Amino acid sequence: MSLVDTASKYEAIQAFDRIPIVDLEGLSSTSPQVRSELAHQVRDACVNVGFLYVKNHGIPEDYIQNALDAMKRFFALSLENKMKVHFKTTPNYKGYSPLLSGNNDPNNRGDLQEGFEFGWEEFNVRTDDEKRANDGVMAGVNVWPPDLPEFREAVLNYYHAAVKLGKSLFPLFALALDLPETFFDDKTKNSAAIMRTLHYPPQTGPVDDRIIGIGAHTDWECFTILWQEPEIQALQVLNRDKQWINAPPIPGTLVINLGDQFARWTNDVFKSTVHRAINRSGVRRYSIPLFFGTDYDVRLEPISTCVSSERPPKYEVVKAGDYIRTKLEATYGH
Ligand SMILES: O=C(O)CCC(=O)C(=O)O
Ligand SMILES: [Fe+2]
Repeated sequence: MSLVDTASKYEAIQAFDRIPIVDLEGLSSTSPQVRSELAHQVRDACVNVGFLYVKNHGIPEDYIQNALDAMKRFFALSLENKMKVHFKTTPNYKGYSPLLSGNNDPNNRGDLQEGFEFGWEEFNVRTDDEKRANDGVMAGVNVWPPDLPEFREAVLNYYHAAVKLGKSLFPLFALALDLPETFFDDKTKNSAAIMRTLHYPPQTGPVDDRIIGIGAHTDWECFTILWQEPEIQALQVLNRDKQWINAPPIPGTLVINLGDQFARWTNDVFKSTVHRAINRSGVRRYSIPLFFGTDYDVRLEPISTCVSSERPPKYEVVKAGDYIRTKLEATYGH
């Protein structure tokens, strides 16, 4: 079945009530058959749900644990200390964002989370790295908490492993879109990958429904790789019937969800699905999204396999980086 027909089929049938789990064991395989079977599962999840869990993702457990320990120590610092790396002191929204400083749902009053954001960086920073300087909001210089020297190494280790995973997913998404595996190579050269470490305090007592952990939103990039703390339910995904479906952490998996860059590029064949997080667990919750986008100058023109006479282009063509910049300004620029 053609891609566009698959999309129409799913859009017509009952809304999803669960998020599929895809085993990435075959991701390193060079067998065309293994890769095509894997791409088929990914395609189903992307076209129907826009969310999937992946297991056998290849990120070592101790990288995750070390990053978690380091972020717990960071968020436990005094507010005064964390404010030394406030995002308003940096060019491109890198650094610390306090509770309620972001607002992902314009109907809400702020997101009840605090975060720390950074982008691509080698362990040994080269000061002459022009690529980073020229890459607009996608990159820019990172800042690091001055009083917590081990934080940088711990989170960068996880970041590099997650970026590697993200890069290996692009060929699979290309196959899922009936494109050559290399389609995204020249469009994703500069690792436009932004990571946030997030802390959600527990929400107890009466809940103001206009203040939750992170309000209903779609992500903005191609896809997000999300680690969520085990055993704490917070993330929810909105299906086509407008029902919130829980996306609990599943041991040994990461969540992958698609964002607006992919939705626009694929003419909504790939779904950028609305989601939110509410921490009513009674304890603190931590999560780590890595937002994976394209290079700044990529024009998101509808991919040929995703348009037909029945499915004409839905979106105005924009530059990928401009799209992210507009979203950042709307969410954190107030
Ligand atoms: O913390 C989570 O589970 C979700 C975070 C999220 O959706 C985001 O940062 O875009
Ligand atoms: Fe999100």
